[in-house]
Amino acid sequence: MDSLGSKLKSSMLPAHALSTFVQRQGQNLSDKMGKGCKVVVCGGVSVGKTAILEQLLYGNHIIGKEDSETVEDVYVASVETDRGVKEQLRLYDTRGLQEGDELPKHYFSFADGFVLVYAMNDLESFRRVEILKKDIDKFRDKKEVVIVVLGNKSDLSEQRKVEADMAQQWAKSERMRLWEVTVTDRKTLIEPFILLASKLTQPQSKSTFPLPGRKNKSNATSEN
Ligand SMILES: Nc1nc2c(ncn2[C@@H]2O[C@H](COP(=O)(O)OP(=O)(O)OP(=O)(O)O)[C@@H](O)[C@H]2O)c(=O)[nH]1
Repeated sequence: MDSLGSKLKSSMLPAHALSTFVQRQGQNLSDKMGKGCKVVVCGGVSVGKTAILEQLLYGNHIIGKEDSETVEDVYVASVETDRGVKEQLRLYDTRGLQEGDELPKHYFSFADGFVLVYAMNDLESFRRVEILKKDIDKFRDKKEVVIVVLGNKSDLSEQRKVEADMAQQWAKSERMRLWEVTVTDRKTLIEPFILLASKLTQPQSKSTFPLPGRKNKSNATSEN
């Protein structure tokens, strides 16, 4: 942990784990801090933000484990996108938001993407991600950000407070993808992060204007 109270962790997967995330070692802190798309993982208190990241990257979260409250942790992950390219993500695990709390404004300035997390056995936590989405629309600095939503703790279906249809409709209306996931089944966590990395690093659609020095290339239209 550094003097600001944040710690940098790199992804380390057991040998049997899916190859989506690979180990990154041998870089110093400033190298790591300077690269990759920045993704802010946020939501209410105890919805499972840290558990999701730990399970995704290390595969070692024990449900019910008492963990200290997050201030801010940064995880570095290398994710293979749907184009088969490995891309680096810096995942910022943020402090759980209680009623009346706001996500600190600096996150809106630097984030390329957001993972909004609620727990499906906690309606208040869903309300919180609705507010977070509004705040992102209001305060984000970048023109385009990628947002995915995770309804966590789907293993606790008998305690469900957030209806799946209602949540999906909301996400659709906001043009976001939403998955119900559970830390007890790591496989459920993979697809959202692949989609996130793929969208964050999607090549820009090619310009229809000719580029300098490329005069004879198919009239520089957007094909290929
Ligand atoms: N049953 C179940 N428990 C979960 C799941 N995900 C997380 N938990 C448990 O929920 C509790 C809170 O998880 P955390 O990962 O600490 O939640 P957090 O959102 O990071 O918490 P704060 O940073 O304090 O806001 C822990 O006891 C986890 O083991 C899940 O999918 N199912």
